[in-house]
Amino acid sequence: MSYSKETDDDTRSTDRRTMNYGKEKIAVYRTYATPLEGVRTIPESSFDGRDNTLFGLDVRVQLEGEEFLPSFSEGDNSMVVATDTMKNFVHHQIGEYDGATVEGFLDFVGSQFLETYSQIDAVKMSANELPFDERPIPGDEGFEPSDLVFRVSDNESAFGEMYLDRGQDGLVVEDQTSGVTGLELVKVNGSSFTDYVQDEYTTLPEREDRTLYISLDVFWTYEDSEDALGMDPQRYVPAEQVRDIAQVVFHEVDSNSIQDLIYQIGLRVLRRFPQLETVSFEANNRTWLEVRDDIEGAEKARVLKEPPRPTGYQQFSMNRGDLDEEASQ
Ligand SMILES: O=c1[nH]c(=O)c2[nH]c(=O)[nH]c2[nH]1
Repeated sequence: MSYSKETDDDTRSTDRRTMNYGKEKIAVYRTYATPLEGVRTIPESSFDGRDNTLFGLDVRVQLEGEEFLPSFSEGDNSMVVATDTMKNFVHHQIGEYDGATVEGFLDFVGSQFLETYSQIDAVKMSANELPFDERPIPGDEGFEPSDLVFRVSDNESAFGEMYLDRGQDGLVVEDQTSGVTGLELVKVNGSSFTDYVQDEYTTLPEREDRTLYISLDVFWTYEDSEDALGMDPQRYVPAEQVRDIAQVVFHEVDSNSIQDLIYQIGLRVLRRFPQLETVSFEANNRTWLEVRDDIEGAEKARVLKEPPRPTGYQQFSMNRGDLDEEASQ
């Protein structure tokens, strides 16, 4: 076999695909941030806002700019904003942010980077919320959430990403993603996995009723990225409501696969939030294995154990066209 040597301009040009640098895992906490109020409620969720008494984020900064080239090619740091400085910048700006959402903060701090350092052409900011749970304390009318003590949470959390650059007439949001990551849900019965390909390699027994354990990340984009910021709370999609939709659909739908389940969740999310353009999923199958189902006097009861590796996964993205297709069926 012979390989022709590519000599066209593309391979020689310095229009490189990748040149950026930044800081990640910037943990930052803000007490008494602006509460999120006035969000639209949906039938699947009791979520109608959050106090933001404790607002924690794990932030990633990524800077792009042609003026950073000499730092790579000549060891010239004269344009380099130290990644340590980026961390300090994020720490400072969370104190200046007067909004109530992860995406709003990322947009704010990204804009501040572009306004402060002219050598930056574009900035990608992302963050995972570091969540805390309210704790009930006895009050005059039963238990009520403490406004002082919070439990560090190991549960799912909100995600946001904003990609900003300089347009003709000011800063532009080129790309935006919101999400909720790290959902872990178990359904004890009412899920099946049957009718898949059976051949000489297949050993998995068909299950009419399995205990389904999934981990799930859900991501979404808005038709108008302004809506992601939360300035108009009626048009903002809270991660908590998407989480609750996933739970409710899981409860309601007797799915024959995780593929089937996430499609149903996606349809419901798109239906509830017309302001969204896309919704996408990354699911993992963590279903336990059955050890026993012969427990006396308890027909549905089973003993289960952890599955061994490897792990199955599903990735799927949907847009409003999927909703139209479903409606026409
Ligand atoms: O929901 C599932 N989808 C699959 O594709 C699959 N494959 C498998 O082994 N178990 C499962 N479960």
